[in-house]
Amino acid sequence: MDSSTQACKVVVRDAATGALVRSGRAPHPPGTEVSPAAWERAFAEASAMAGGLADVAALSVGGQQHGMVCLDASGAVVRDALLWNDVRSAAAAAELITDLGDGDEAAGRRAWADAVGVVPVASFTAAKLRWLADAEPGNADRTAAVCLPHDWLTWRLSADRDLGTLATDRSDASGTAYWSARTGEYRPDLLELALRGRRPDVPRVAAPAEVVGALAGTTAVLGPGTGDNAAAALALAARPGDVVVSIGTSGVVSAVTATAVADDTGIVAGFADATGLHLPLVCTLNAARVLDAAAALLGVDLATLSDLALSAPAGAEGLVLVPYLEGERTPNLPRATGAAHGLTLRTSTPAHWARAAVEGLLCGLADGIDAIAAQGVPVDRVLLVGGAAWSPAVQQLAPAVFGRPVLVPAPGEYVADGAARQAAWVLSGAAEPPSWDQPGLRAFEASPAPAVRDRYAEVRGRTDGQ
Ligand SMILES: Nc1ncnc2c1ncn2[C@@H]1O[C@H](COP(=O)(O)OP(=O)(O)O)[C@@H](O)[C@H]1O
Ligand SMILES: O=C(CO)[C@@H](O)[C@H](O)COP(=O)(O)O
Repeated sequence: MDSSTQACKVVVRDAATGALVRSGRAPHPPGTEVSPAAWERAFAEASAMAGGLADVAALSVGGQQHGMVCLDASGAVVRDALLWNDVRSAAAAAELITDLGDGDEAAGRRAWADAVGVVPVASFTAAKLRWLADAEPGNADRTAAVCLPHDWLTWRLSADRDLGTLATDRSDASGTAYWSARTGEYRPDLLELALRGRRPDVPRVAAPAEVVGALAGTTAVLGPGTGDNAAAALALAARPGDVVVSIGTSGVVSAVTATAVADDTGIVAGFADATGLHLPLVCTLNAARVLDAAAALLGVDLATLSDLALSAPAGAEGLVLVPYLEGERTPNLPRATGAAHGLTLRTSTPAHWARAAVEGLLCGLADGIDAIAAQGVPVDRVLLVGGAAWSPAVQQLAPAVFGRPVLVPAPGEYVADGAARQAAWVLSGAAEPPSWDQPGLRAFEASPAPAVRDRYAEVRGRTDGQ
């Protein structure tokens, strides 16, 4: 299962071969604050669409990372979950940095990067907990355990609902900012710092292919699950040298590495992967929905938006869209709004606007690839996944903006596929994930267009972003 921001997707795959047997999907409610019960309802609907789970022997949950699900002592949800893209915790994140640096921001950044491989931003659970402690102290007092969306779903699907059975995996634990991918240990002091002295229970961090329970009412085993980006890497069997660019609700650039990253600028987050390795990652808040918004603005569907973008000249003759439509996480400008620059009579056309939307989205991701490379991570292959990777304009313009060829796997649900591969791994009890056929890769190449990135950088620099 992939319980991601906009939808729940279920795939049933043959454990030995990986062949797709059935699939289903159901939407999630909009917004950045969601009742976790909605994820369960969407899972029930998606599973029913996939023909039910009666013949399923193992299940794993891939899910949107970060966020905050607070449970009281009886296991009931204390308040609606805050999602990774909810930015009300931005000031709390900034406070946590200076708190750990004894008032010195630079020292705080270094201390967080050294401690847990990440520097707090609004998305991370630690920042959301600090917000909760200050804005809703009663809810913070009632919180007996805190977990993430995928942990909660695995627990709810399990036969054993004791709070002590809550389990997570390295990948999602590394997105809390109170667990270190480098040491494999929680930092209870940082959890306590976030919650101003409170210390709720946190899920046990399971090994990559550990059985964490049984699916309620069945003999099927539950895998530990994983964060959606780690699941996609597992589905693609990403290896060192591969960089996966995902254009879903979030825009993500990530890579599997043997060693942990500790970037005190906070641009590259030092997350863990789903196999025992690491997953340095850059995440933007504005990705596929930039295209959704551009299509809505122009009154066209996504296919027409793509045609329009491809019909305009490279660089949209100077029209640039800095697409911070929901604030931004990378760069860390949570209160930013979008900006357009270069509107003239000539560029005031739907085609220019469509082109600027696609190029603006891709320029932010190109910055992410550069940031990953600057950490010493090799970039041999770039693989493009996520809903907007199905857009012909994205496929054709990405190699020009990124300045390197791009490989696009056949359209599919790679997060759910990664969760399925983990489930098959758990079931097998083997040391390695099963060898499944890999999706066919379509290569896209184009002449690099550095002028597009230069112009974007110039315009981005002119907007203060707030
Ligand atoms: N052909 C397409 N062109 C552009 N965007 C698309 C296309 N198909 C789907 N999308 C967009 O992809 C997004 C969903 O991608 P997905 O990776 O499933 O997101 P998430 O996992 O965050 O829920 C939606 O915003 C949707 O509009
Ligand atoms: O916050 C991050 C990664 O750090 C996001 O990638 C979320 O994990 C949401 O993913 P999608 O719904 O866009 O797949």
